[in-house]
Amino acid sequence: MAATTTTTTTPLGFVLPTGLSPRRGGFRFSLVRCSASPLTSSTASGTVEKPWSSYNARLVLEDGSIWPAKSFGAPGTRVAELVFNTSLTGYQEILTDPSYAGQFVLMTNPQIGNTGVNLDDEESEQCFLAGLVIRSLSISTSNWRCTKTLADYLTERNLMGIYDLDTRAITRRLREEGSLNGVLSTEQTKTDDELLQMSRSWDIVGIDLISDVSCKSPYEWVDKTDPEWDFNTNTRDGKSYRVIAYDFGIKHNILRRLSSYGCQITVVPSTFPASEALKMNPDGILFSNGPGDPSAVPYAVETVKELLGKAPVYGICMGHQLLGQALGGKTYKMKFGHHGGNHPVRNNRTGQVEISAQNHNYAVDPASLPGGVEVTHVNLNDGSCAGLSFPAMNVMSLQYHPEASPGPHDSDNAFREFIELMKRSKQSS
Ligand SMILES: NC(=O)CC[C@H](N)C(=O)O
Repeated sequence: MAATTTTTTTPLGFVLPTGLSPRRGGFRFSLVRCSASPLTSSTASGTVEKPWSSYNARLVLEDGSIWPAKSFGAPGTRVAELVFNTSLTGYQEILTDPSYAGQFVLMTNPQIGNTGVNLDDEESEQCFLAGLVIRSLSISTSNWRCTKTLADYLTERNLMGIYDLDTRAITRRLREEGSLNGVLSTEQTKTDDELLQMSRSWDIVGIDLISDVSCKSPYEWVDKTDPEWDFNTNTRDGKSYRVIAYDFGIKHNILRRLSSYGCQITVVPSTFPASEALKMNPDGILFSNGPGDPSAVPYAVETVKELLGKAPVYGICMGHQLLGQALGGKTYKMKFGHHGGNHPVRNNRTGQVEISAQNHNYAVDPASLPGGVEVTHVNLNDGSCAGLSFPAMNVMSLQYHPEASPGPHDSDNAFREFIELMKRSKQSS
């Protein structure tokens, strides 16, 4: 699809917008329908075939591009921020990762759905993301753990999914322009202009998305990683540690890994008072992953501040970003973030490189951090901060996902490091 800047009627019969001003300046694209193939062709009899007549959905991006697609999930109209994920597998974990609230996820892997879905790969009770965008929906579903097709799963969970659009072209656009807001719709009564306006009048920045996904009351977590799937078991010391896990949108696999390492876990809501947490006399506190803008949740940063120095703490992704702020640093929005299972990270202390699973659109600015806070890990793709430590207060955090669900397990040792931190702190008290 070639980009066009004309503002008249296109050869496809599409009327380009007049008087629409982009939410952010500088878009190179006007409202234009994008497709990999010509949309009409004449037959010998003179009738016009309409190959797009089976297209019953549209993705309209805030840059004015329109992507006709086919729906394979719930009908409706949703606005969200579009991000791309480069993981080859793990779409079910992605669908149930609460950190994707407020986002559409576009999978760059062209074929999705071939393993269906199963009962064990859920990362939370619900699908929190706004919709799934894929190139091709597998025509067959085949896996020994499969209990349902992806399409049935999405429909049951009232989640939108679209396929048969040029996901490579959209990914290139996101890489060039940065993250884009968009509207996904199956409603034919809504005009393209309406959907475009919707995408331009919405913003994920500055919104607290944590309160929608966090649990409402504390609960105990006991499940471990299934022994058949577990690895790295020889590093366990057989001791038990009492951990409070702040749920900012926690993934089950973080809890499973902590449990497998011997932690007795109480999961608490994002608004749980620090004073109550301390009354439970924890050996350590975990701040979980979670959706949205970390600078939009000052109440969570306050809680983290109150807990600093009182027990060893471990932050993962959103938890890392909250810790960064609690230590005096700032977060910023990245151009298009990191979402995938193949990000190289250097551990500055050992010099070793881990291939990691990542999912974030914000990062901690290392220049904003006070003295004594050490950047322990660096993302080798762009040099951004991927891990922090503040030994004086027994703080460790990672911007990425040691629980790696989906993803490679190179970083699993971070859970052992948290155990060591708790152990040392216990011995010295
Ligand atoms: N996985 C997460 O915790 C995401 C953190 C944060 N919402 C971001 O996008 O950067």
